[in-house]
Amino acid sequence: MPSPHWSAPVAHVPVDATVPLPGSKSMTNRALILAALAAAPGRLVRPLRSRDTDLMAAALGALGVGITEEAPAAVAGAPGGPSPEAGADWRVVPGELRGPATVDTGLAGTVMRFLPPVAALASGEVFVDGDPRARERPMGPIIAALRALGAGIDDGGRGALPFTVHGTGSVNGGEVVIDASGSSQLVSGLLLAAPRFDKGVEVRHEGPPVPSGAHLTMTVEMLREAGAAVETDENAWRVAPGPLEGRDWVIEPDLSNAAQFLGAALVTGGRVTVPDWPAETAQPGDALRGLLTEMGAEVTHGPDGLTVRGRGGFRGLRADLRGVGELTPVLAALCALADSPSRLTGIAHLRGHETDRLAALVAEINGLGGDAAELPDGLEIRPRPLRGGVFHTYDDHRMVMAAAVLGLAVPGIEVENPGTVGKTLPNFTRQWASMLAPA
Ligand SMILES: O=C(O)C1=C[C@@H](OP(=O)(O)O)[C@@H](O)[C@H](O)C1
Ligand SMILES: C=C(OP(=O)(O)O)C(=O)O
Repeated sequence: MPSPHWSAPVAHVPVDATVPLPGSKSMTNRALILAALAAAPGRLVRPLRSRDTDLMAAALGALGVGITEEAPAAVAGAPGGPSPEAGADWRVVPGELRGPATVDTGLAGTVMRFLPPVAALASGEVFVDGDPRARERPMGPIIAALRALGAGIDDGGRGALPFTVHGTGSVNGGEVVIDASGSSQLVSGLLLAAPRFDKGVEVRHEGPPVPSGAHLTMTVEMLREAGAAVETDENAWRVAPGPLEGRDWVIEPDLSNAAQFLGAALVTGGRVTVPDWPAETAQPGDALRGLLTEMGAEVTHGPDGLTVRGRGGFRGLRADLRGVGELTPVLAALCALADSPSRLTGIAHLRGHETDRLAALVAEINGLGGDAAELPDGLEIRPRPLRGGVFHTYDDHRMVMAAAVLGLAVPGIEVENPGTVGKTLPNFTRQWASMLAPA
C-alpha cells in the first residue's frame, strides 16, 4: 500500500550535520551472491537492510542458502565504531542449491539480474517474478545468454519476467555475446555466478556502450576478492571456473544514497559530512566529489569522512553520467535549483530503471513550474522559480530523494508514496529530518 504524502521540509537555515549512512545496496547484494556460492560460510558486516537486500536474502534462502542474523562484528580499522545506521550482520552458509522455489525480485534490478544465473545452478524449477514494473525492465539479453550457456528457461517467449528456470544442478558456461546497453547488471549477473559454471564464462558485449562502468568494476573487484580469476578487456570479461572463498565482507556506506544529503549542503549553503567515506571505492557515488565540486561546492575528504560545504549559489552541471547513472535523479533536482542551465547526457538507459526516469523527472520538475526537457540520451534543465505541488514518485526511491532536495528550497512540495524509499533507504525521512534539525 502506498504511504500517504510526505510534506518535504524546507530548510530555513543552512544545514550543518553529520549523516551516517547504511550499507551499499550494490555491495550487499553482490556479497550475498558470492557468499551463497562460496565453498565455506561467510559473513556480511554492516549489510544494508532494505527491500532490495531482504528480497535477495529471501531468494537465496528459498534456494537452500542459510542466512541468519548475528551480532555486529567489530570492524578493524573502521573509524568511529559501528555506524548508528548499522544493524545485525548476516552469516551466510552455502547449501546445495535446489528448487522448487519461487523468487520475488520486487523492483530490484540486482535481484532480477543476479539471481537467475544462480537459480540455473540449482536442481529443480525456480519461478522468478517481480513487481508489475519489473516485468518491463530489460531482461531479454540475460535470458538469451543463460540459454546459450546451457540453462533451461521458459519465459513464454516474452524475454522478460516472469519465467521459470529449469535447473539441472549445473551450467555449462563458455563464450557468449550480449547487448548490455540496457543495463550493466546483465553482465554483472553472468559474471557473479560464473566461477560455478563448468567452463566459467567469457562475456563479450556488442552494441551501444554499456552503462554504469563503476558497477562493472565493483563486480570484477568483488569476484577477485572472493578468489575468482577474472580478466577484462574493453567490452569483454572472462571468469575462470573455480571455488569462491567464504569470507567476511565489510559493506561500505551507500555513497549513491549520500547524494541527497551532500546536495543539501549545496542547496542551503551549509555543511554535511558523511562518515566512513572510503579512500578508494568502486561505488559510483564517489563521483559526487567531482560533480558537486563542478557545481561549486567545497569538497574535502579526511578522517571524519567526506564533507561538502555550499557557498551560497551554485552552478548547473554539464556532464556525461553514463558511468554513474543512478545519481541522476538527485543531480537533476540540484540542477533545477542551480543558477545556470544543465545538460546531463549518456543516460538513455534510465528509461528502463524503476520508472522511465527521464520522463518522470521532466514531468515532475515541470509540474512544479520548472523547465526540463528530454534529450535522446539525457536531460536539459534550465533554472526557473519553482512552486509547491504534488510530486509523483512512480515507485522510485530516487524520485522521493529528488523531491526532498527540491523541497529544501521550495515550500509546499507534497511527495507521493514516500515509503517507496524502502527499496534502499528505509529510514530516509527520519534521517532527513535529523539532518535539518540535529539534536
Ligand atoms: O549493479 C548494480 O548494483 C547496479 C547497476 C546499475 O544498473 P544499470 O546498469 O542498469 O544502470 C545501477 O543503476 C543500479 O542502481 C545498481
Ligand atoms: C537503478 C537502480 O536500482 P536497480 O538496482 O533496481 O537497477 C537505482 O537504485 O537507482
